[in-house]
Amino acid sequence: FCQTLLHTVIPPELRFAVLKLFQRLFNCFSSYCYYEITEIDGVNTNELYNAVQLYLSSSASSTTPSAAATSSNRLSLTRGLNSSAITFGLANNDRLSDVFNGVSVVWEHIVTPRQSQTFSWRPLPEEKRGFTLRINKRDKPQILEAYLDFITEKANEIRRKNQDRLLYTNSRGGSLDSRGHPWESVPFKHPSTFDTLAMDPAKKAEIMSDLRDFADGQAFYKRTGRAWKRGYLLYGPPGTGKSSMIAAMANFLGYDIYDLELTEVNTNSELRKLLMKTSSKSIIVIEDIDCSINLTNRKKSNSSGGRSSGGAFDGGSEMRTGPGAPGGPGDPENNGNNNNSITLSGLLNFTDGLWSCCGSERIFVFTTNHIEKLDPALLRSGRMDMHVFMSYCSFPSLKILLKNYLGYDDGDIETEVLAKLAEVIDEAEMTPADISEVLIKNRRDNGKALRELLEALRIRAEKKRVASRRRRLVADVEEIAEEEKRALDSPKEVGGVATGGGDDVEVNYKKGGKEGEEDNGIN
Ligand SMILES: Nc1ncnc2c1ncn2[C@@H]1O[C@H](COP(=O)(O)OP(=O)(O)OP(=O)(O)O)[C@@H](O)[C@H]1O
Ligand SMILES: [Mg+2]
Repeated sequence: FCQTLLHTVIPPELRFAVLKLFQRLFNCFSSYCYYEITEIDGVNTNELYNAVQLYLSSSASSTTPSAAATSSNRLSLTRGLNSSAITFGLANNDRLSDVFNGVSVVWEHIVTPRQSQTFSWRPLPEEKRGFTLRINKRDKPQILEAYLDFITEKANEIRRKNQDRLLYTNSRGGSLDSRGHPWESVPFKHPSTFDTLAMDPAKKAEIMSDLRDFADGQAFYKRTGRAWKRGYLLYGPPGTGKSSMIAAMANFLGYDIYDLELTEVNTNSELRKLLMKTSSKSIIVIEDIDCSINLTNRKKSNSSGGRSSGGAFDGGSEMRTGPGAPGGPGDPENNGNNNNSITLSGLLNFTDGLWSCCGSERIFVFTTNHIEKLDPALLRSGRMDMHVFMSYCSFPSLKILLKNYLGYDDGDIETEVLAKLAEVIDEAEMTPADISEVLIKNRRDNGKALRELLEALRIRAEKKRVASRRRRLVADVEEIAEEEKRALDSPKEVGGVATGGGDDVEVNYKKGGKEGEEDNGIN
């Protein structure tokens, strides 16, 4: 009505001024203030718009009566390509009320056609979208800032929950994609969780609580001046669940995974660049660390008087026991230009040095089948915060696998069968992967699966027994041979007096009058 009046009564050149005047008058008498949050801020996307949209969509879709926002009757639904989550949205020009700290506010989603295409480096959408927030003037000082912070935080949380996790890899080598990104990603859909992971329940609970403390520990890390990161070293025989544990960690915390292929990284600075391009709330994984890098080459670069390109790490004395890979690409004996290659020092800098703190809330996980091959520098305390041994399948782990694969709960299996399984499980030293295979093969017939499993465990236990007997025999034979050798090499007694070594031995021995077999032996 006002607009029609404006158009008919007021001449066009005065309309704008009169409109402004009306607005001022209205603002004076209105008890509300209004905030517009537009989708595009100049030419950039307004992050706050996205956050508000996400926040309101979650409130709008909520079916619980206690939801903060009053649901609207009309919602738009969207689902991204390859995404498993559906996003609800406010339909155009719809309203929604929300309550924050006891204060009511109203949101309105306003969509208007863009009138003229303004100059821009990139094409702008045809519609102008924005949210208008209406707050009572007297409430504004108390809630505005806190409310917007709350919305931003909530939106991040929703984004993490809804978004499929991503698995990144640097398998392209050092090349970058069209956006200058060194990582390639695929949706991460590994179903492993701590529930399905077969391991000692106490150890599992300890790891879960450690992860929880880490994720909730922002204030602690800030207070203590520590970088908000944590390192786990998972070690154990193949097939004991190290990779499954990483997937379970990612699913538990809702983090992305960066699977770092060290063999694809050529220099320390490349490694640093990769690190800089990882996001917070992520797990950076280096699998089979003992195979990925020749960890002795820092010693080479240090001892040659130079410093490796990432060499801000402390002295090199502890590097002497590294595994080395004779003849391998990083072998110091083999390769004279190691200054260009990735070094242990660079790797330690990556996890530990100043660069490791770009971004925050990051977990480093290294896995290995041979912990004894790792350099002490990697193992020393404080470097990897937690060392987790993934062992052969124990009885509690077996129960978890039986539940996963055959649906058996506590009490479902006869006590005698359980006792027989318990009797051989430790001796058999079968990995959860081996046991899973037996159970998968026979999963259609639970009885058969248990029989086959027991049989497999017994055969394996018997083999272990035979192998250990053979080892003992070989050890005994070796010991006897060693004793014999010692007896022959030791100084011989002449008339009850031991003589020195060297030539005298032979002389004295012969003089000592010992004859026969031993004489032959010495000759
Ligand atoms: N502890 C476990 N709990 C449940 N399943 C397991 C466990 N360990 C192994 N498995 C099963 O065995 C398969 C192989 O396990 P996984 O790849 O996690 O072993 P790994 O320790 O990483 O082996 P590798 O050292 O060879 O990399 C998985 O697909 C999983 O189904
Ligand atoms: Mg693995």
